[in-house]
Amino acid sequence: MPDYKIAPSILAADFARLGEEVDNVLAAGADIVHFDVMDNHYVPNLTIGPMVCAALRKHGVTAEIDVHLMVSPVDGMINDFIKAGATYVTFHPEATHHIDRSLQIIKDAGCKAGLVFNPATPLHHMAHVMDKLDMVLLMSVNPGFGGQSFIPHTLEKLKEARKMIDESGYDIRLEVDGGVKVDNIRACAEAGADTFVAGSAIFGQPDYKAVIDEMRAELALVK
Ligand SMILES: O=C(CO)[C@H](O)[C@H](O)COP(=O)(O)O
Ligand SMILES: [Co+2]
Repeated sequence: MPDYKIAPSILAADFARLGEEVDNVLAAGADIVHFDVMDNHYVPNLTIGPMVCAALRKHGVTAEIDVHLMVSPVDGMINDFIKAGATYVTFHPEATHHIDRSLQIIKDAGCKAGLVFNPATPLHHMAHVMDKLDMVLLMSVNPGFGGQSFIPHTLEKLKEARKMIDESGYDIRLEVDGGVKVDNIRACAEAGADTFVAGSAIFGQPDYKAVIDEMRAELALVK
């Protein structure tokens, strides 16, 4: 079985109690903290920045933090997030003029790097930079908001991305983000995803462990 990882999106957490929420979801069995950064420019919403990432590290969070940048421009934010304790920094190819350069800035700082593909963004943007990628993230909703419905076409795109990753020979995680729930996580895994972002599906329920356990039970059934 692949090394499946569940990455709750703190976009759906109670921001007034963020440290406690992250502690609780990790204690419930989550693997990675998914950290959505929105700038009211690249996407029509405004969320959290590097100070909040640093505050989580200061609070004692040692788990991997997967910083999903929905900002433009990209380059000026990268080092701030790396200094703040990011494990992964991922960005959208449309949000930067020079994809290779933005990836190289992340790699030069010793951080893991990833590209994020919106539902209508073709995967060819990664073709010539696969050696610099640790993560490929496919959006299964249009970015900007939590709580949206999963776009079914993502399953075909996950298969295409899985093929590109396997053929490249590089060790690249394939993450899916948006509307991921107990009832579609298995289909995402069968299409090739190994890392699953879920915001409202987890934080929208009172018992985080019950949801994460149900997700893992679905993943155990993957063919
Ligand atoms: O990047 C995002 C939105 O742009 C979020 O990570 C995503 O929407 C997660 O929330 P949910 O699981 O509720 O869809
Ligand atoms: Co996200």
